Amino acid sequence: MKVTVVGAGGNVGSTVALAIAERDYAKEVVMVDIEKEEGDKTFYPSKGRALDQWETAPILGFDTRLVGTVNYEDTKGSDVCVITAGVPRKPGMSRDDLLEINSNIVRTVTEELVKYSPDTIIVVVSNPLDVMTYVAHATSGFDSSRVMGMAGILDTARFRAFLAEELNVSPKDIQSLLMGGHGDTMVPLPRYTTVSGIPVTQLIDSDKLDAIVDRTKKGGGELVGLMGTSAWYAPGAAAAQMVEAIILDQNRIFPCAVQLNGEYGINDLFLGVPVKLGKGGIKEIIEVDLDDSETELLRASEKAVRSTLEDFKKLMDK
Ligand SMILES: NC(=O)C1=CN([C@@H]2O[C@H](COP(=O)(O)OP(=O)(O)OC[C@H]3O[C@@H](n4cnc5c(N)ncnc54)[C@H](O)[C@@H]3O)[C@@H](O)[C@H]2O)C=CC1
Ligand SMILES: O=C([O-])CC(=O)C(=O)O
Repeated sequence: MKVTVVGAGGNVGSTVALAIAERDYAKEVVMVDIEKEEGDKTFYPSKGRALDQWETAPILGFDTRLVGTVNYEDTKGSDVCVITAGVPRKPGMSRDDLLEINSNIVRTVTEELVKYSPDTIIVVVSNPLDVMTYVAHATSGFDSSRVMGMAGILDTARFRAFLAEELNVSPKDIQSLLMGGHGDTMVPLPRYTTVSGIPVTQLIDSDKLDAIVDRTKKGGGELVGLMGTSAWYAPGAAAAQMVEAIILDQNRIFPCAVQLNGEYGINDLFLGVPVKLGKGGIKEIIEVDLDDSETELLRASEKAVRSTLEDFKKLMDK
């Protein structure tokens, strides 16, 4: 099995690549990035990171070959391609501020990927996530089962980590669901969150739960504020988990950004909902019951993503 990660000279991409390699199920992970000119010197971040990571193989004990390149021919025949290419936000910016620059990058990268891997499955990570997934899908011409965005696994991981800390329990025992766009309007769902089957609403008072929900929604921004750039360890691990589910045909149920065709009453939009992920990509979109307040929050999130999509379409018309 062959996986390509584009943007892998950067933080999220190189983390995805190593997380995949460490699990040792793929034959090869191809790490693509651009060359960087500095003064009279040219640097090759994807080649450097791939070499450094390959040198961990004897220590960490994996066989997956990590290969860095600036040439898309090396990606030929990839089973899954992950797009992390683009610019991360800085303090004071929203993810939507990256729309113009990243949509151009995601479009170019997708064109190159599908040229060499027409049967691949694409996992988008670049922000603003829901609209970048739309862009990759529109550019690829692929069936929507083969193009998806990573956000929900990361956002639920943050929710689960905060809950584990508050309740002093293992994060492994917390299961959770979250829907909507990957922005501050995302919709964590406490009603669908349990600690080993026990509804979290029975274990934590509502004020504390509300504060954790709020922290989750702003989780990306919290890290930007701490680091001056956005997160990569949890995002990289989350994208790698999607790749693994697809390649090993695990039928995992994850929240992912996928194209909705009437599910949840939403059409023609990529938005986070629970799906079954395995061989071939998205096998099923799962529709869960939402109460009135959850539906209202999902509608607000839909509206926010639609507004960014409209901004993208206006940019295209320029
Ligand atoms: N969906 C999610 O939950 C998350 C999304 N992100 C997004 O992922 C993206 C990457 O973030 P980081 O890795 O932190 O940034 P980074 O700056 O460390 O890495 C991005 C890499 O993309 C490369 N790149 C730019 N244009 C390219 C092109 N045309 N072809 C190939 N490579 C290209 C850059 O050279 C750079 O190495 C950002 O847009 C960020 O907002 C980050 C974290 C979570
Ligand atoms: O916050 C950002 O810009 C990066 C991201 O999407 C996240 O960490 O959730």
